Amino acid sequence: MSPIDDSRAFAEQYVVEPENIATARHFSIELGIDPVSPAVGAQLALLSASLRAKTIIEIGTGAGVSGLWLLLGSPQAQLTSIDNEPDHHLAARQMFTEAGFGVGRIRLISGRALDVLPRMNEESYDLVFIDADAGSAIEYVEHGLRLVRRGGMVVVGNAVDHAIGEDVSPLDASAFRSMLDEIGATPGVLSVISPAGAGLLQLIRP
Ligand SMILES: C[S@@+](CC[C@H](N)C(=O)[O-])C[C@H]1O[C@@H](n2cnc3c(N)ncnc32)[C@H](O)[C@@H]1O
Repeated sequence: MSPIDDSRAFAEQYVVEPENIATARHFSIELGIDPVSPAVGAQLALLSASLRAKTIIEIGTGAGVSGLWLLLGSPQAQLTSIDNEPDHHLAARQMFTEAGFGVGRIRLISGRALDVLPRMNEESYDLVFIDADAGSAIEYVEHGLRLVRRGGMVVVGNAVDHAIGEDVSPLDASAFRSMLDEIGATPGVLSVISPAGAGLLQLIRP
């Protein structure tokens, strides 16, 4: 293994995943879902805690692993999570309920994210986390920037994979890299790609 692989493996092993999240991870894998890694989850918790997030949107609920990590960081937050697979939402609902997060705190919206997002209120959220179909990542970032308040954060899972074309076509990868260049060159926008998981892009709306 290279030193980079070693450091990634160490960062993943460093995380002690709470039991309820480990259970959600188990369910995810049974359903064929690829949940965020423990290191990504722990970073999501840290980000939502540092923002003291009260309103969070997640694109790609899965069976609730990333949602539970986000809520671990901000247990007071309301989470709105979108997924187009009803089976995933059934499993996620069970995981959220067992973790003590009832219907009033978790809004699960079933449907294609690109159909749902235009109906959501602008500048109303503290944090938008994107972890769904890679080919729509750019449109999700555009929606994310519209939906977060000033000082709010947009976070994109698997960003390095999107940029190098690991999970998208070469054309989409090139468009994603252009978007990263544009973000990097926009005055006032703070952004970083942490190496957690397959790269976690984090940016703050000025
Ligand atoms: C990688 S999984 C999400 C894992 C989840 N974030 C976690 O860590 O547990 C991607 C999810 O996005 C959903 N998805 C894929 N395409 C979608 C779309 N166009 N609209 C809404 N959800 C979509 C899938 O059903 C799947 O549950």
